[in-house]
Amino acid sequence: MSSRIYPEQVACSFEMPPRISPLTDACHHVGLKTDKTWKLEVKYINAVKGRGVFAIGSFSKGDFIVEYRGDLISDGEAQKRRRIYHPACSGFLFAFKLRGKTWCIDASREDGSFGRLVNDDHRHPNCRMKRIDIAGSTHLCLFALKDIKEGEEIAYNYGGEDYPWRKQMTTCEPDTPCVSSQSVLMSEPQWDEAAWLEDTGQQMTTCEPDTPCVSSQSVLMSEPQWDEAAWLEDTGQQMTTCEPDTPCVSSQSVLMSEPQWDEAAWLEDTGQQMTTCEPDTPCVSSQSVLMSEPKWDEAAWLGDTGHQKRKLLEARRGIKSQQNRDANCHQQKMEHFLLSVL
Ligand SMILES: C[S@@+](CC[C@H](N)C(=O)[O-])C[C@H]1O[C@@H](n2cnc3c(N)ncnc32)[C@H](O)[C@@H]1O
Repeated sequence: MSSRIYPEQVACSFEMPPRISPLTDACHHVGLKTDKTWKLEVKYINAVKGRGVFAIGSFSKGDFIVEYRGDLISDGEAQKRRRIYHPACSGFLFAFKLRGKTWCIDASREDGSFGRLVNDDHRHPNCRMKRIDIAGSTHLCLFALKDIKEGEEIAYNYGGEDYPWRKQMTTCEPDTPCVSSQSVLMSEPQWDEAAWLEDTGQQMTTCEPDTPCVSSQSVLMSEPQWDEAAWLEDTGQQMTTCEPDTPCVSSQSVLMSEPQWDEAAWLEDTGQQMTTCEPDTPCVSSQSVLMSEPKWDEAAWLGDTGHQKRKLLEARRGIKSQQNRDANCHQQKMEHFLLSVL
């Protein structure tokens, strides 16, 4: 017995599921504390830049990319940490303003998350940082400014103008001595924090209260006193896709409850991220550096007279200096912890 398959039936069975909105997608990943590991990878780039995050799948303009995950702390606490952190760790303090008050996400802990490893590109960023609020907690998330192809490095504009790496070439090209992170530190300009914080751009996106989007223990634990009224009065753009009683973490219910979203409006939002990330050296774990180091072609190495050897020495130097920075970073954190206990 054979049954005829009508063309429209075939078409129906291949119907694409509706695309979930970027914000719903962000809520989902923020809630579960997950990264898109099937679409992103962390790679070691060079001794100056350290690691970076790369697309291993394509993204469309507007897509949620990754959360800049860390502890939400007050500005006072951030200043305190900045004073005692090794400069390499201070590079992970991302400050932003909310109704005239400065807050900070401290992502200095090597927690394996990807957002903290996204590098700066002020000329051709393919992402932008947006602040989103989920059930009263603030999160920073990156969204694609344009279509991103497989292989591209994920990057956003850190803001400001004075980062040392913007002034100098990263010269890790073959046959060129790689600029050491030491010289980056030496050439660091004075940082005009006040001017930077006066930047007026703001981002706010809200997932409704009562939405069980967040299970972020660390954020809740370290969160400063939260001015709920001020927060709700914030005039920033509100994009709500996590409806009350809708568990954002289930993609099924997200799809069912999803409202229409306006991609153009979302991307045209004029706000800017506020950051006081110090222009420092990367705090890189030697473990991940070793893991992400490219494979060496032993045969080529043996046959090569100079180029491979130079590259290997540069990589070794990079790993060594990062190991030192890592050790410093760890020691600084221990001291910080002991001070807070005493
Ligand atoms: C949030 S971390 C980014 C991850 C970092 N690359 C790592 O390996 O840990 C910020 C630090 O990365 C480095 N960085 C970011 N963007 C860079 C760029 N375009 N060129 C050189 N270094 C950069 C700076 O050292 C900065 O302090």
